Amino acid sequence: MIEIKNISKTFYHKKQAFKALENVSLNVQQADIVGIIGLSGAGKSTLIRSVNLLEKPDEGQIIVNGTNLTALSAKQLAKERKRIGMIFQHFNLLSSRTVFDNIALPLELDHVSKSEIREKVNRLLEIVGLQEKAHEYPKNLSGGQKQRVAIARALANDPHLLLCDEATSALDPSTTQAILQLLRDINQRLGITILLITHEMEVLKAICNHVAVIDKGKLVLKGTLDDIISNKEHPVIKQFITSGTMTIPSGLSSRLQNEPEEGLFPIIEVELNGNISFEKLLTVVQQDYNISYRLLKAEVEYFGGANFGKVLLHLQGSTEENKGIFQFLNQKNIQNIIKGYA
Ligand SMILES: Nc1ncnc2c1ncn2[C@@H]1O[C@H](COP(=O)(O)OP(=O)(O)OP(=O)(O)O)[C@@H](O)[C@H]1O
Repeated sequence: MIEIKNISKTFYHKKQAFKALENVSLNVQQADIVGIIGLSGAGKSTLIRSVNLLEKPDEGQIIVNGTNLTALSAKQLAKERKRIGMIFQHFNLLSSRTVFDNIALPLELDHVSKSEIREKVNRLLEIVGLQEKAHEYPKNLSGGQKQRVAIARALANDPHLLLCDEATSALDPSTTQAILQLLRDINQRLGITILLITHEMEVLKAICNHVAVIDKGKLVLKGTLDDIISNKEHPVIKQFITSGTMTIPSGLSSRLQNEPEEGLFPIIEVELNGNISFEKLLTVVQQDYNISYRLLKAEVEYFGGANFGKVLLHLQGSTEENKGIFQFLNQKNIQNIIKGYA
């Protein structure tokens, strides 16, 4: 179990003080997977780096399995740190070392015998599915393979905790899913607790049992994904669940006008926020208001019993008819923006 107790951290830059963490407390149970979310600059990396004291908090305590890391000598801390693995967005592999030697590095530093290293690294290669790549160099690997090497290296010292700082942000969606599957397997097979930072809803949905929300250096919410989603009016959560950008298809965007004109129709972006389902929205437009439309794009997710996401519609009704729809959306508190007319 990890107890983060009342930690604070202030950075000083050009004589300016900046409070990156303020009195943050968070308990994480053994074998839990906790996702940390928040806007850019909220303090997520500072928090996760505080757990293994890569960033030393000014105040507060980090207690991992009963040991208060903040009270240890440098030597004792180095020993405890070995049981905390960490992986990063850009993998941080040594380019001059093969896959095998990258994974072996923490064991070499620990003066483990050559035969033990061979046995252990081969086992780790098997866990991450990279036996065939043992003698390749990182430059010959895909992003997903590099992250697998980084995960194997992080597991070399049998950690009880794995910290993941945006570990899948540099990967494409299918590789992301494969890496998440691997992290889930590791969590289940080895009972390793995982603390991860993410800006992707997919990651939370795929593997996290709990979510912690950081805002301006403070922990503002912690709960299950459903608990978090039910706070959908919170600005951080709102942005998180509707963060996709809607691009207008190029054929239309090239002739998009800012002002209405005879013969042009509005393109509207509607934010589904749990107040209306995707199907209901389309039914209202077509049947209740009798307006035809073209569905240009939909990024819709279903969780916590409701739809979230964004929809881009090119309405085809008259100005009067379209007005009815805007009134309906506004009455229902459903955010909508006219992106232009085409
Ligand atoms: N070493 C440092 N010196 C000065 N300021 C820092 C330092 N590290 C972080 N900060 C500041 O502390 C704040 C929190 O940074 P942090 O990297 O923890 O945010 P984050 O939530 O991880 O952001 P992002 O999602 O953009 O990575 C930011 O305003 C950042 O500029």
